Amino acid sequence: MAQKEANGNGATTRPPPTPSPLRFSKFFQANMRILVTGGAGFIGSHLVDKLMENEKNEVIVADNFFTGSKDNLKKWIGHPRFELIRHDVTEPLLLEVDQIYHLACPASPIFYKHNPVKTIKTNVIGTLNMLGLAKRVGARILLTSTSEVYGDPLEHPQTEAYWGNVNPIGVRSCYDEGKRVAETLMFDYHRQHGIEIRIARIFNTYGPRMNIDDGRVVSNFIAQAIRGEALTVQKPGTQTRSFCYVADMVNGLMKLMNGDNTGPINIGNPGEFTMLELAENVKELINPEVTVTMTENTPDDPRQRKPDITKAKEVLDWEPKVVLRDGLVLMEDDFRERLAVPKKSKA
Ligand SMILES: NC(=O)c1ccc[n+]([C@@H]2O[C@H](COP(=O)([O-])OP(=O)(O)OC[C@H]3O[C@@H](n4cnc5c(N)ncnc54)[C@H](O)[C@@H]3O)[C@@H](O)[C@H]2O)c1
Ligand SMILES: O=c1ccn([C@@H]2O[C@H](COP(=O)(O)OP(=O)(O)O[C@H]3OC[C@@H](O)[C@H](O)[C@H]3O)[C@@H](O)[C@H]2O)c(=O)[nH]1
Repeated sequence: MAQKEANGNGATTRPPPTPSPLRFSKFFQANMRILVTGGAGFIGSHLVDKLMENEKNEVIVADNFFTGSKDNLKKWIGHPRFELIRHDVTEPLLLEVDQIYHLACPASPIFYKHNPVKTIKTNVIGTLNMLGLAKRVGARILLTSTSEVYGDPLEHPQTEAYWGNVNPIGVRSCYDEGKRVAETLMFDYHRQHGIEIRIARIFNTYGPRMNIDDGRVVSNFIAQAIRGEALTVQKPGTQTRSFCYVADMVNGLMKLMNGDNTGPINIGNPGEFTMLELAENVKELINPEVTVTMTENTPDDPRQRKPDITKAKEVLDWEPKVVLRDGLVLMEDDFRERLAVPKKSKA
């Protein structure tokens, strides 16, 4: 009898497909073979670091390097338990694996708007290909969905029961609707084929290894402060976000994958800040001499965003540990090293 997964969506699931017979071979090394799509990216490379700490894990990264970099994985290339494949998930992938962390998708709005048709293909066809792989080999699959599925939320803070307020034809729809379709596909494969699914709704995440010029607010402000440039607050400046440090995020993703709840589950830090407050924090912590300048925003920018993480606390026994002011300092050290701009010695 298949272990019924707690998904709270009232769906009766068929038994999961039979996994590879190798899984139960008595001579089979007790290695968990884990595929991380998008593993050369910001969150993915930190996830790989954590997965590789367990000597029972073999990790395969599939990435097309659209926004990721081999540099993020340099310490693992050549390691006997690690493989890196240049692969675009919009093409099928045939691998024998036990778990799939499906992170492949550009996360920065600048990048996901750069080629919106490719972004929605990645979210729809890419997720279909990964679900097809999971079905073929009986793997458990986790999707990194996003708080953007709530759109410009009319409920605040956002719980997983909120269906969202999303523009279906806007410049962000390739990502917002793409991720919503990806979630739909995950649940349809779960109900129709018994696939073991996990869905994380990730809220704004920051930390070392973010692309310095990928246009996201935390990376922009820190790079600007270090370079002595004005902090570019996009109007109205009173819009809010809630920022989760990447190490907390990775811990949450692994708890979700290794637990028995399908999700969707919000993973984020409920600490909510306006962009002006964030700018003031960066100014105070990194460079009090910089100025703040107001710049134009882009269409459909959500006015508020804050996760209700009750479900993550109760179901995953997870909550974030790193507060923004501490996380910003850790990120500053990484950016200073990469920009080769040392801290000024205190006079
Ligand atoms: N960072 C955040 O604040 C945040 C918030 C919500 C959701 N997420 C989600 O988490 C995941 C990782 O985000 P991130 O911040 O690490 O972004 P990122 O852009 O740093 O990483 C994405 C990775 O996916 C790869 N990729 C993109 N398209 C691909 C394709 N078609 N085939 C193969 N690889 C492809 C990129 O090269 C990159 O390595 C994404 O799915 C993103 O939507 C991130
Ligand atoms: O330089 C900047 C950049 C951005 N902003 C503002 O900061 C806020 C956050 O913008 P970001 O581009 O960092 O990120 P967003 O909140 O739009 O998306 C982010 O969270 C949801 C995830 O799914 C996305 O992958 C992630 O990038 C927006 O209100 C934006 O207008 C600035 O004020 N200044």
